[in-house]
Amino acid sequence: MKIYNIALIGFGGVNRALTELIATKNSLWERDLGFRLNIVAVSDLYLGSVISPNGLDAKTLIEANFAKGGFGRLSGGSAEADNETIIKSAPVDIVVEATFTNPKDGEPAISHCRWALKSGKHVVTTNKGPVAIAAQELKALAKANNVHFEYEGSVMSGTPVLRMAEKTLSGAEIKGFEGILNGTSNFVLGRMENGLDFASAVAEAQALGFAEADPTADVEGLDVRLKVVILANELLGANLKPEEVSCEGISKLSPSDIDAAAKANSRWKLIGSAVRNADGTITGSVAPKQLPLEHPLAGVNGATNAVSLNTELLGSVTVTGPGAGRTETAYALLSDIVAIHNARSGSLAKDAA
Ligand SMILES: NC(=O)c1ccc[n+]([C@@H]2O[C@H](COP(=O)([O-])OP(=O)(O)OC[C@H]3O[C@@H](n4cnc5c(N)ncnc54)[C@H](O)[C@@H]3O)[C@@H](O)[C@H]2O)c1
Ligand SMILES: N[C@@H](CCO)C(=O)O
Repeated sequence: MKIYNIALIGFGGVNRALTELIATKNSLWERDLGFRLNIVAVSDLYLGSVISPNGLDAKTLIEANFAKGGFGRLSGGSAEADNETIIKSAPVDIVVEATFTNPKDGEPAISHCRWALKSGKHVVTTNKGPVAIAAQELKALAKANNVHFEYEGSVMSGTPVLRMAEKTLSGAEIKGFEGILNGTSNFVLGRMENGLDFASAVAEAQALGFAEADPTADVEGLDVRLKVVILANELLGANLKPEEVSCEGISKLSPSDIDAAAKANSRWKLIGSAVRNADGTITGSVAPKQLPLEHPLAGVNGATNAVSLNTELLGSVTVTGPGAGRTETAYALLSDIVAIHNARSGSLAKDAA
């Protein structure tokens, strides 16, 4: 049985949810997946950092109500978040990057990934910045250091779309996609349809753990723009940068726009899409669209996301599932670790034989 030592970078909603899963499910994973996870280091801007080579107790990490700089009180702890030392020096196999997504330049998360990969550590991340802005560089670094860079949770949280398309749609010729790719804005639009004001709906999404640290990224379309770039680059072989994707969010939609759509048997949805043009170029966009109720994406509600992949050989293939949420996103990290474990242990190769 394998034990993976891991470092958590960022100890917010997602990495706490992963810690809770570790506290409750390690024995199940040992039986069903063939590995256990052992948290050896944690670093968080607010709490500080801590390294314990034998492992930290996951239950204690969750239950202790640490104040600002609280990791400083632990053995091996410091009140400062020394990410660089933790990532480069902690004796871990996998660095779990779940700090905030910076839609402008992807930092400091890109540096976190770079340090880990250069140190010969696998990276699993739910952070969209490094994937949308620096995937090529980080994949090359992973390859050069014989480790994995995995990021299923960067699009649609734990709902499989990137790996599903890579593993099961090879040769189907994906020509484009359109989807609802932000849980917060979809949740907000739904709450506004029920009469709630915009600010209260955003506050609810924050409380439920769907929203970004700065929810402007959700409601102004910046988060979807990163996801459009990731999907276009991964599934269509594009080389898009975020600034090349046109972007409009939902913040200008007023209650009367929402009412008018309902009276016209339609609904506003924030749609992210990309298409391969006749000349081979790829165009991406993010914009609110008024969809008739019978449109397949019109019935996707709350923090649920959906993406319809337009393929040459299969027609339209739609994937629907949670697009945000702490545990749902922690599951994406687990699925990345399972992918690493299977690749390293050769179990996929055995399954295929
Ligand atoms: N919550 C979701 O539903 C969801 C879904 C998919 C992807 N994501 C992504 O996962 C990541 C984590 O999301 P979350 O909901 O846990 O966010 P969060 O805001 O709850 O937690 C982020 C944590 O990172 C810490 N942090 C910020 N900058 C840091 C730095 N430089 N060094 C160390 N720690 C730092 C913060 O103190 C905070 O505790 C984000 O990038 C987010 O975009 C979240
Ligand atoms: N804030 C994002 C999290 C998932 O990336 C959302 O609401 O969809």
